[in-house]
Amino acid sequence: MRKIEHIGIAVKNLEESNLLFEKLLGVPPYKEEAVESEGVNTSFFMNGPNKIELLEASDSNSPIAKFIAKKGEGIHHIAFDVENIVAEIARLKNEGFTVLNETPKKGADNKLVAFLHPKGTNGILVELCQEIK
Ligand SMILES: CC[C@@H](C(=O)O)C(=O)SCCNC(=O)CCNC(=O)[C@H](O)C(C)(C)COP(=O)(O)OP(=O)(O)OC[C@H]1O[C@@H](n2cnc3c(N)ncnc32)[C@H](O)[C@@H]1OP(=O)(O)O
Ligand SMILES: [Co+2]
Repeated sequence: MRKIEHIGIAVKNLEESNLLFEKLLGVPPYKEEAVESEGVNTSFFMNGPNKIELLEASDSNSPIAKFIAKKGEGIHHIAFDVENIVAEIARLKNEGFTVLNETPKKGADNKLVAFLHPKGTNGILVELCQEIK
């Protein structure tokens, strides 16, 4: 784990939250991207060296729709940048964490991603991200 890659925030309405975060951070999102396989529409903001990902559900089966129905809007996951996601998945499995997808999948913003179950990480959904070169 090299650094925090982004913080994911679940929102009900991406357009409204883009305006809110633009007011908060003083910059517009640098990118919007739909990731159909995850059932999400996303936008990304930079704050200094740090990245924030806003996620809106694009269908009712989306993890974001379920999360908002249970807990409301708010921090949904913390993503860590890794150099080699396959090696990191193997290391974390060996340490006893529950990896939700053992085969990395395509995420947003040019990343391969994998998730750890929040039940094994003090209630925090952890995402691993490896940049696709
Ligand atoms: C845009 C792509 C990518 C990127 O490039 O950055 C993303 O960020 S995609 C983000 C959306 N995708 C995911 O979240 C995929 C991983 N998540 C999952 O596989 C599931 O959401 C889950 C974590 C396995 C939960 O699914 P499920 O068991 O079907 O949902 P429940 O609602 O029944 O939840 C069970 C249990 O877990 C708690 N929970 C769920 N989500 C979270 C969360 N984000 N943070 C903390 N806890 C979470 C939920 O509250 C339930 O707890 P209990 O009620 O105590 O049982
Ligand atoms: Co994410």
